[in-house]
Amino acid sequence: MMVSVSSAFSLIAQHAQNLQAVKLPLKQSLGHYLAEDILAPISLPSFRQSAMDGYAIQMGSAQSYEVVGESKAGDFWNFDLGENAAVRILTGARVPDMADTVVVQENTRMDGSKIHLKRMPRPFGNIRSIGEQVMKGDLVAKKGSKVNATLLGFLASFGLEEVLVISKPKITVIVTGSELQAAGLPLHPGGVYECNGTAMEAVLAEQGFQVEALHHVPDERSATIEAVSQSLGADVLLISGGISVGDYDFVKAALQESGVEEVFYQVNQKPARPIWFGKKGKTLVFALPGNPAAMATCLQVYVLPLLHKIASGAELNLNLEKGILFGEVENACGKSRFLCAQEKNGMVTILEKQSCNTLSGFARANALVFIDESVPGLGFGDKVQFLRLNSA
Ligand SMILES: Nc1nc2c(c(=O)[nH]1)N[C@H]1C(S)=C(S)[C@@H](COP(=O)(O)OP(=O)(O)OC[C@H]3O[C@@H](n4cnc5c(N)ncnc54)[C@H](O)[C@@H]3O)O[C@H]1N2
Ligand code: MOO
Repeated sequence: MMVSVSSAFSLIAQHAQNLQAVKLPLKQSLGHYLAEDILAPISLPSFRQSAMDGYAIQMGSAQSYEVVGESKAGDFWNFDLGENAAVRILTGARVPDMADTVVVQENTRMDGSKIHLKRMPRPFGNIRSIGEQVMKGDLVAKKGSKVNATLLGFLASFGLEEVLVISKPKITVIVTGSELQAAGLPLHPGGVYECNGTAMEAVLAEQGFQVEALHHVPDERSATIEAVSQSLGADVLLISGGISVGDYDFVKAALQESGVEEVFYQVNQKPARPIWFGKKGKTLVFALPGNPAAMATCLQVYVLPLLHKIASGAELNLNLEKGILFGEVENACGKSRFLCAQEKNGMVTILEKQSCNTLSGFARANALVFIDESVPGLGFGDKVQFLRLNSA
């Protein structure tokens, strides 16, 4: 069943279930999405804390104070401070309960065991009060937030050891093609260096997703069936090539034989018309066309949004941006188009010489223009929609 780009998108959304929540050590939660609101388990700061190196005093009219003790970061002494007493205090240390002001060291003069104020301090100055930043019980991170490096550091400041996050998908990749060669040996006649598996792994890694297993199979029916059936434990199975109608394209047959239910096959788009999407149990399967730019298009347009959706709990979202077209493009074929482009300051230029059988367009692009099947063409200055590439 051939579908439009928007139907393909809604069908994927219908079948994409969020992954399970799991407790992870905080350090391993980077890049995951929170599966619960996080409330502050303690206040920050959790005690009255000096912001400067200096002297803690009870502010009055006195000019001189007797230094009666010391409080450094990590100490938890309290001091009975009379009117003319001061405590030597260091940044981060507990301020004695009776003190209401910390005088900065530079504004004092030491004379034996006494300090003299060079000028009157600001009352209540240089003391961080309990919960000044965050009160115990405050919402510090919302369910659905991505744990980026800074949030992770912030959560560490509450002493959190574990957080409840949504799992990352287990991804398996199968790369088909008897003509494909690994790097390292000269190309044999008719051979092609493998790039789709390598590109997929890199694009996914850039977006925080890891490929757990990558299998290479020749264009043989039994090998394809075996690889597919062995890979159906994954959350997401991505297959490259072998999905067209040629005599050596066995992927569709292998998927059928392995009991994967087809959701759609073929999208009214260029490139990447022969894309297949289906499901068996919890495993979502994409068979992507082998032409490298067709594969890369499907990866950006369908696979990445799906992975982000199931790993975040958010809606399936293509995040199209709007720009102004610097050039012209015809779309007489009645298909939706994806075209490699360069976007700068909102101006979008479609790249020349882009072919679906190399990644040369993607290597030069920072945007992928989307033209809907209903749009017959666009001219200079027209609004154009695009997907930002390499934005991780
Ligand atoms: N009669 C028809 N022929 C084709 C149609 C069609 O509708 N009717 N669709 C064309 C389109 S569009 C595409 S895209 C391709 C998709 O074909 P496959 O998915 O079966 O891909 P392959 O035949 O396996 O490979 C196509 C091309 O890409 C090269 N390739 C494949 N995998 C890799 C890889 N991992 N690294 C580098 N290069 C790769 C492969 O060598 C071929 O040149 O079908 C059209 N035909
Ligand atoms: O999907 Mo294809 O040949 O248009 O790359």
